[in-house]
Amino acid sequence: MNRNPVYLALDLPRLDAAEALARKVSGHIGGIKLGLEFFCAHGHHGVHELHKVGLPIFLDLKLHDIPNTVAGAMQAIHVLQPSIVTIHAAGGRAMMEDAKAAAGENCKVVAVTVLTSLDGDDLAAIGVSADPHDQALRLAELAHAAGLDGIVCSGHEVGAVHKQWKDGYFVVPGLRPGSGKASGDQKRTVTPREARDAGASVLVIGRPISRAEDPLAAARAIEATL
Ligand SMILES: O=c1ccn([C@@H]2O[C@H](COP(=O)(O)O)[C@@H](O)[C@H]2O)c(=O)[nH]1
Repeated sequence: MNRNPVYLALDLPRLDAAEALARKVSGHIGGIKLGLEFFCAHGHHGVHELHKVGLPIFLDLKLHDIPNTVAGAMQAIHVLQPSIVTIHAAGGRAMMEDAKAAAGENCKVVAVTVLTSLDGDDLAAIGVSADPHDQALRLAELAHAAGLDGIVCSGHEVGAVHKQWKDGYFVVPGLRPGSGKASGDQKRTVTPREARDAGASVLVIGRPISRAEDPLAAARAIEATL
């Protein structure tokens, strides 16, 4: 049976609450995603604690700096044994190549293309004339050429990227389980099922579970749609 593709984004300020939530839904998710909020607050200690839940750990650190600095950061997190780490494709090809070379053996390195919180107007405001779809495809091509395992993109682009990069590993956040669900700061959303059908390898889901009245029921309901 295929592993559950859902990684729960634990964007919570308290370590005990994050661990309790992960344990509660652990039977209905495939992994745990720890991002900037968690890592800045709890660092290596927090990651070691969450490993105790017994699920793969995805470190969504979105590294973006000069190649030497990013390679050093990758080496510094080997000890945490992450299954996936994110870097930014906009850091350029040399940065991506050096990050991949510095990653541990069992760690997938994936590049963020266009954040799911951005739309075409946001890209124009930072001087990018391409729309999110074309920009995501362009950065996916660069990440592929740099030897990365895959990319992060929205569910709107994953189908097109999958056609060009058949064996890529595709992480899709910005997921909202049904129409009428609050999208918050996310601008390019699809349902978990739509993302899966379009070729997503990993479905990143945070608030639809963590802020649900009943997180266990929410995780179960999402699992049932997949
Ligand atoms: O383009 C991106 C890249 C990463 N994320 C991260 O995914 C989760 C989404 O959380 P929700 O609560 O389900 O919106 C969050 O940790 C982001 O940092 C993303 O949303 N978009």
